Amino acid sequence: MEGGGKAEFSFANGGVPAVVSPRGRLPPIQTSRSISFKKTKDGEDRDGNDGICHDDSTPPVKAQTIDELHSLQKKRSAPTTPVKDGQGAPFATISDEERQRLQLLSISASLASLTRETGPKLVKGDPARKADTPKISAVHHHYFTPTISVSDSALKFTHVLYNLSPAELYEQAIKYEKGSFITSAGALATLSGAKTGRAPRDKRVVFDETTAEELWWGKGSPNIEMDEHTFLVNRERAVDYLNSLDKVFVNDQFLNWDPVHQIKVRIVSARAYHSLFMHNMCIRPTPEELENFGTPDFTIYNAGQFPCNRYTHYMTSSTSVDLNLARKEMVILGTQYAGEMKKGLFSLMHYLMPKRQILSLHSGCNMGKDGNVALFFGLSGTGKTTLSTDHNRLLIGDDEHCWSDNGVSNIEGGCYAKCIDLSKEKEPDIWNAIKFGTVLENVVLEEHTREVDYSDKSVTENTRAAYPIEFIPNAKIPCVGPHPRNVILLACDAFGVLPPVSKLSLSQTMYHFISGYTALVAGTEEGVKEPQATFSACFGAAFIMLHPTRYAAMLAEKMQRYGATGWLVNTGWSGGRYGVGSRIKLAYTRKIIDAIHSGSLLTANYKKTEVFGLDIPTEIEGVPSEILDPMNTWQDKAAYRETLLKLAGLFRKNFEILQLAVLGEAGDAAGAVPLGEKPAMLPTDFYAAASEIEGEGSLRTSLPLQEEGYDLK
Ligand SMILES: Nc1ncnc2c1ncn2[C@@H]1O[C@H](COP(=O)(O)OP(=O)(O)O)[C@@H](O)[C@H]1O
Ligand SMILES: C=C(OP(=O)(O)O)C(=O)O
Ligand SMILES: [Ca+2]
Ligand SMILES: [Mn+2]
Repeated sequence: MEGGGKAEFSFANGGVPAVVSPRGRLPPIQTSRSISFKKTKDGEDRDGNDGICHDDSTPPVKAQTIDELHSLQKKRSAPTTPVKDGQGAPFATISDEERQRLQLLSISASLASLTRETGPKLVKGDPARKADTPKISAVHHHYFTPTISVSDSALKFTHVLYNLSPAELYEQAIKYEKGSFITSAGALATLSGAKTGRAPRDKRVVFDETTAEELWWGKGSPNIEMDEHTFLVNRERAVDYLNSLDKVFVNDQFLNWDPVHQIKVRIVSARAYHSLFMHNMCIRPTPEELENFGTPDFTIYNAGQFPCNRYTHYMTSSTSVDLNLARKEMVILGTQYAGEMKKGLFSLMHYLMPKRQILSLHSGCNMGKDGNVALFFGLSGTGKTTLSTDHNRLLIGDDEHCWSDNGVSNIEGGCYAKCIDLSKEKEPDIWNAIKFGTVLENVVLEEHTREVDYSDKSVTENTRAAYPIEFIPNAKIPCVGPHPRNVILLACDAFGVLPPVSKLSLSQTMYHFISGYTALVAGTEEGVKEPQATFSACFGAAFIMLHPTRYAAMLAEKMQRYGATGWLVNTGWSGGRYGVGSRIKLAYTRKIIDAIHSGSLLTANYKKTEVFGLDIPTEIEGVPSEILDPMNTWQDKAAYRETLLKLAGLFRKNFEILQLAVLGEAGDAAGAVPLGEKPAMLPTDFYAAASEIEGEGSLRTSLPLQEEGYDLK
């Protein structure tokens, strides 16, 4: 393939194509002198030289040897912010060397085996660089005075690549990780390996005295239990794997833009891909903040290249993602999909924040220039990222937020956009964010030009771009805002029966929030025609830690207190179900969202739909009125009503299951009384909103209480 179809040039002459004579024959060979210099008429070179060939007239390079030349290439920049001295700064008023030593000591403690006597010997820098190989003072963290048995790992050094820059991580990826390429736009294309999505069934949470009381367990809960001992077995496996490597990547970063409730996280991983992904997705510390980082609040050990041992208790596959709240640690084995880290931390926040009376939200968030904030809830693929990235508004975040008494704050420092069928015309801001620094997962690129084909699903349909939020031109930095005015629930209804937009009462909002409905088409495989309904409580059942009513009650209370309006927006099908109708045009959905933001939809004329009892507007600027009532768009009205009743039946069925869990009739009373409190109270008419919905309760959901995810078998 290489060079195929291209004009042939000879590059023998230092990169300048040799000139080919008009008849296609090479011109006669000339001396370098006659090529380099045009002679003046008196026989001398133009620059007055005497005929000795000089390469150029610039002064010579300031190095005596090649090594010296290379050493000149890199300089060490001074920190841009002075290191604070005095109160609270643990590393203040100490030397650079001492600070480095303490940093390595902290990392060594993080990486310490729990069964052996020492932590690993660590040294900073790339093992490939001779200059980075230690002579004497590497950090060796001693837990006990070493006795007779010292393991082999105590004899070797592990190099730590600490908070590398994107450029350095590019180099590491390209040198050492197969499948890494720089795309024509400058992004780093990479492969996540066998897993191209999250594996919710392999996610486990340590069950202990505290979590037994506090968390939601049992039917419908995403929290699959494991015991402390098994966690330690997996932790040891991950740590041993990481310590067996020549080098590990360590990221020290933050979660949550609310400074009062910021969490310090450390991510230890074996791939530059993982390090760059988290660099983009978490909040990046300033050099000063990094100097003062201290001990992390939470640590991820990502040994994703290495499988878990299937003989280990509780392990049902080679993949295990384990969360230990008491130890403040997460271990990843057997999956390299980077989204596990992002969403693992989100689970942590779904535990920590409600304890502080802060609501954690699986939602996008943006703000108008006048300060009106909107939240966009929805399961994967429903439009949180696409619709929160709006050229006319400030982006606060695309996926994970907190709502406290002070307003909203983004948990993350980056966005994670779906790329399948991405187009510059429809989503210009996301398109333009894919540039140097962005991680592009599992896309297909043209071999020679390195141009990405966003329509290609050869690796997976779940192709992704992870970029820092400031790559979106109108990002709101810091990513915080006032209390939301609108709460938009997104559903991609592949049945094609939900209206493009409905205004919700508070109890309807709670009902749909707790239901967390979406229906997507299973994929592009042949023969899959039936849309699959998914119900995921709080639009994020895979990430919630407490019972859904706990989050729903907080949302109801906040919406009521701050006067927010709820909306249900169908970003899915219109004019018939999947296969008959088509997906609602993004341009129309954007017009609908504009009307919500501007307040014009609040005062529109409404009519009530049958079965779901939704209030739908009769007119919206820029949207054809006939599509606002889905019944109009179906040719076959009987099929419409049948499908509508079927969907309502799925809702009822799902709600019955949830209600059992709430009331404790499923033998799971503990889950309904989270954090030692009375069952969270919902608005009294909440159940009324549920019972108003007609439907064929006997119909089964194709995926009952499904968690969000891609690797569902
Ligand atoms: N009417 C629509 N509204 C929102 N998204 C749409 C619409 N039609 C097509 N899409 C596509 O659906 C996908 C929505 O995905 P995304 O915004 O990443 O979802 P989420 O962030 O909720 O996981 C995008 O690829 C977008 O281009
Ligand atoms: C990162 C994810 O979120 P979303 O699909 O909602 O963007 C995910 O579900 O893995
Ligand atoms: Ca998601
Ligand atoms: Mn998203």
